[in-house]
Amino acid sequence: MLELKALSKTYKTGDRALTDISFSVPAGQVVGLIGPSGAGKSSLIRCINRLVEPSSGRIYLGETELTKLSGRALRQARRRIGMIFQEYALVERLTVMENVLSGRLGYVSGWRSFLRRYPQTDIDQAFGLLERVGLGDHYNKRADELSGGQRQRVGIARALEQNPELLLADEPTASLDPKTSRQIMRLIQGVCREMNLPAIINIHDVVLAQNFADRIIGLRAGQVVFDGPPSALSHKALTCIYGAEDWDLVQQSSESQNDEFLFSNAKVLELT
Ligand SMILES: Nc1ncnc2c1ncn2[C@@H]1O[C@H](COP(=O)(O)OP(=O)(O)OP(=O)(O)O)[C@@H](O)[C@H]1O
Repeated sequence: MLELKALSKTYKTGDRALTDISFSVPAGQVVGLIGPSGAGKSSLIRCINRLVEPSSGRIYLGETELTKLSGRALRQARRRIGMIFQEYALVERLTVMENVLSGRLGYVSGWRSFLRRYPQTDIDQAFGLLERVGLGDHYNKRADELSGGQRQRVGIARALEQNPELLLADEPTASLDPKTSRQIMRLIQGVCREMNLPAIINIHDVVLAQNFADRIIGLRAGQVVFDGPPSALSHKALTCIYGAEDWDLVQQSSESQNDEFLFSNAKVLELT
């Protein structure tokens, strides 16, 4: 369970990115975080893992107040948060297995991490996760031999190898084609359900968010202007989040990708 209480962020430049954000995400719930460019989505994700320092407010992961932590305690708490990145953030010259095992680096002792030697239980878990993300046969390939979709699967397996209590994803499908994007979102949704993991996914594609999130949070100018199930994301709500002009663009670009959808009732056709 993740809980944000009155979280605000103003950068040193004076840019106010987040204002008084409060919500909680229970175990197993996948939240699609949407909003126009500059709305504060990345700032919110980064405040949660403290890559960006919140200006005020509190963040709890389970019983732990993340906003209180520093140094070693903060590093330990970060291990409990799995991150999935737009550009995958893999070590290209390492194998798929080594990349997944790097999710354990925060847990193994100094000499083991220097030599990249991992306990057998970590290796067994990594094999299991690679099977789960559909890459069981690819464990010995170098990361730079994989397609974008396969790389993101490695990114997901690496995040899960941490045994996280929370998943944060920063535009995980932005570099992928529409079909692969749906596969990746389906995978993230599936593993969160299986592992009872809460997740927040910063995502530009509204249709994908509607299809694969349990709940949508819409940000506009650093404030939550929508919080509800995908079915409640009406045209009016979307206009409130994006503004009419931007919303038209979103709809057009989705249509041009031949995604069949009906927004009126938030009824979205499942695509393969
Ligand atoms: N490092 C920074 N220093 C100063 N201002 C920043 C910084 N990062 C973000 N901002 C500002 O904070 C606000 C929110 O930006 P943020 O990147 O969080 O939005 P976003 O919704 O993730 O946008 P996008 O979808 O384009 O990535 C913007 O006004 C932005 O200019």
